[in-house]
Amino acid sequence: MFPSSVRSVVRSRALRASVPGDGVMKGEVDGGTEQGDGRREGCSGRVRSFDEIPHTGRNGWMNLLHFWRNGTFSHLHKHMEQNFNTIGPIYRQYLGSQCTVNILFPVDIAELFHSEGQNPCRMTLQPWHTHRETRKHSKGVFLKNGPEWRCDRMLLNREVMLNSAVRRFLPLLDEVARDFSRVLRLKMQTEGQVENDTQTLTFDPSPELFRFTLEASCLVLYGERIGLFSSEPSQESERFILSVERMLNTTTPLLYVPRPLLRFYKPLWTQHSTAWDHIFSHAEERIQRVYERLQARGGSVGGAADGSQFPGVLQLLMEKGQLPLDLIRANITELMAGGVDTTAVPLQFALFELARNPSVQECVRAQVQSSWLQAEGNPYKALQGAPLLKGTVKETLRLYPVGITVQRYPVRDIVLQNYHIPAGTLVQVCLYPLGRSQDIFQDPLTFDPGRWAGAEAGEGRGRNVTAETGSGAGFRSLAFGFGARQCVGRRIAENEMQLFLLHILKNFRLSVSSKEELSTKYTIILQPESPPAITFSPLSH
Ligand code: HEM
Repeated sequence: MFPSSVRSVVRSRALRASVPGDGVMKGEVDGGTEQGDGRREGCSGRVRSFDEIPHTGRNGWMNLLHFWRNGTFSHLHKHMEQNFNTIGPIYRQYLGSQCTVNILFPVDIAELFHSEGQNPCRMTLQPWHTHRETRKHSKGVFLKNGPEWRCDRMLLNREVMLNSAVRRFLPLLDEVARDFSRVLRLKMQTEGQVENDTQTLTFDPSPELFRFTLEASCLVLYGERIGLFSSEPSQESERFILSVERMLNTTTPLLYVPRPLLRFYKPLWTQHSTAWDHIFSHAEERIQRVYERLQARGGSVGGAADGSQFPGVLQLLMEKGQLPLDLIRANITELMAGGVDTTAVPLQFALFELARNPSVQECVRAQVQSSWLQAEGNPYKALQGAPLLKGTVKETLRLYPVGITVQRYPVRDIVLQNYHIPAGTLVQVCLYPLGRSQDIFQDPLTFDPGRWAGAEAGEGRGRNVTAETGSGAGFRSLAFGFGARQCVGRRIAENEMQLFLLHILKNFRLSVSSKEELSTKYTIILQPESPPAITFSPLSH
């Protein structure tokens, strides 16, 4: 049984719950409102033991077998949602030898956040680790833990997370987003069809979206345009996109295979490691180029420091020389691999949701147009004046979180839903069911970017906002994770997506032929089972 002094500390922490975003390392938890909810049971009763937490039934190996045999790994997010509906707001799940405690209520997430410690840890992606170890490559922030992680992470934060950094790379993202819309207009002229005297274009934009995010990532990370919007994009870039997809697709089936058994999965493992090899060599070539650029300049400091064009994160890291080259390579590779699909896929969902909700689309467009006029071409001001764009991104990620869970190992014993969770337990915040829970969001299946209006001030339109928890910020919009370990590419992704949508909405009206829900599949990231076709119609300027 838990000592009562610990219990009261835990309870008061849980109620305090709201954590203002006070800087990147201390942990920014974005927007939303802390919930009190009717389903939180028995706070005043006995704290129940870990073994009393309800679980999904089968043992871990049977569970794994079940998923394998039925090919249902790709519906893991749906299983989680179903489990919360039938079991309750906390449950244990075993997969292989791995036990996780799954939660979704903001009050519990707040408690988890308070116990994540100085150097928060996530679940290990074993196939990624194994590739690094076999190839003797270093690990970047994604795979590192402990003080080593913190040290690298602080250096990266400076280049990609701080406001000053964002303001420097924002014009680059704007340039790529504008180009995308311009090229789409040209494509419409050559490939579109005429409907009611208007030229329209209906197609699955997903390949173009991958090119957009790769072009944008290369410009911000390497300071290089790679010409992906040309009629003949380079084969090397196409291969890079394919490698990232292959690496992601092969990760889930390999995730729970114990390392000694990998040899039984040889073809899958070969595909996985070859994909990683290619992703690494892509970064290696860029490092070589930047090195040559710096040599030619005699190592002098480039654009960023003197206020001219941002030279790319890679060059900044190399110039500053605070990270050894092998760690620069590892981190830049992770940033590249982490950034392309994770941003392209939610853009597919965002276009789809705007297209099937025409009145929402008009509302966001009206704000974008007026903000753009006032901002006189300044992308930073334009985004500031169009909060519905940010709401659109949040709303998309609420319904379709790229990563369906965020994991942490609490560094001290905690109490969740009145169950004792020992330090070191793997606890998963299940984002997909969280975003669709009626206990947390009003009309959860409605796509409503306006629900986040005022969220930063703690006025988000959540359900069950109680006097107990007040209107503090936090723990409902968690697609980028939370705290010190949240996504390091968050600022790049958010701004890239908002600027993309800004230029699309300025230039095109979007529609879809069917307003049916999209079915989704999970392949380490959540994506549409089959990508939807979108109709683009031009708007006159
Ligand atoms: C919509 C786009 C994206 C989403 C939803 C997303 C989501 C996430 C999540 C949930 C995590 C784990 C956070 C945690 O444990 O608290 C993460 C980590 C990470 N992401 Fe992203 N991400 C996105 C885009 C990007 C981009 C554009 C990059 C690179 C430029 C990137 C690079 C990384 C890296 C390197 C980590 C590991 C950070 C660490 O452990 O310190 N992500 N991301």
